[in-house]
Amino acid sequence: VVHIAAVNKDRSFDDYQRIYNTIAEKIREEDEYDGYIGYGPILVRLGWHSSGTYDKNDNTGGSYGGTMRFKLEQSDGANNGLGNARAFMEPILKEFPWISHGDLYTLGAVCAVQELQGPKVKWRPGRVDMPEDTTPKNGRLPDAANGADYVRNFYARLNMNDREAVALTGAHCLGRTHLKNSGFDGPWGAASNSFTNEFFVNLLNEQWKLQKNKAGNMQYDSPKGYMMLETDYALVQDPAYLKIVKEFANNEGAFFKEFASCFQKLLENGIDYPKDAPTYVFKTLDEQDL
Ligand code: HEM
Ligand SMILES: Nc1c(Br)cnc2ccccc12
Repeated sequence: VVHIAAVNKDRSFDDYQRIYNTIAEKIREEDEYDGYIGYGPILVRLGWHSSGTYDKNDNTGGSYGGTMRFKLEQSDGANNGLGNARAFMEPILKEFPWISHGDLYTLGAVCAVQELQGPKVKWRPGRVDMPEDTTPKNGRLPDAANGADYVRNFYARLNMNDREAVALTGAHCLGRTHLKNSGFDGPWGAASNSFTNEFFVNLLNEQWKLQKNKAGNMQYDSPKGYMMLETDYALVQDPAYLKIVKEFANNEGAFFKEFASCFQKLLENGIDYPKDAPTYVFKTLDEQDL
């Protein structure tokens, strides 16, 4: 499968910055969502799950076709709860009908990372909505009840190495698990809406106890009320991953640099960009004094 980015000469940086600002202002406005966590974390998850179906072996899946808009993909249990993120995006699609779903879902994730004080993430337009029959089969998104070998294998399919895998999982500094979505519970402590290296600091500094939660699923809980998935905890069980976790826990800049590059790579997996395709770095609302 080949997906060529469509270079739309009628649209400029300002058009996309306007969509970025509309999303960013809506995140700021609707701050009460999910116990005042806000929509930032779930918008990051929407962009990630739109892209996480990619398979480097046949170049299928990924963000290009915007197939997350179809009910087949939405019915994958791993996507439970993302309807709230799609509902958030509905009015944006009405106001800007010229943007593809793939571009909007990935732009929303980049906007959320940046507005939650994370690193600047480069973004390129050009994804083209594909028909329903191009939707990848369910089952490509990861399952949390696994260890390091599974995690390494899963990320290899997305063409991500150990450093990229650890950096991407660092997005679990944001938001929380919801029993009704995934069968995992918490963290009740610091379910945060700031993009930091806290996930790695918590992994190393908290006492973790593997226990069955009230849905009967295994998860790691800490005295402070934090939680980790088994796939999170795998990052300190595997020596190669542990080394990178320590680096990122002690150097937030190194984490930000790696996250910025592999998040862009994740959102662009499977797409061929012509050499005249533009690359955008959006300004935050703060940088525009908005
Ligand atoms: C092995 C890989 C991964 C697994 C098994 C996994 C699993 C999960 C699970 C079970 C949840 C809770 C969903 C809910 O109950 O609402 C979650 C939430 C989340 N995940 Fe992951 N995840 C993985 C990788 C990633 C990556 C690569 C990113 C982004 C770069 C990411 C970003 C998020 C965010 C932001 C949330 C919070 C969403 C919210 O607060 O509504 N995750 N993840
Ligand atoms: N905040 C989180 C922490 Br802290 C640890 N793991 C997670 C997994 C999914 C979503 C959020 C978290």
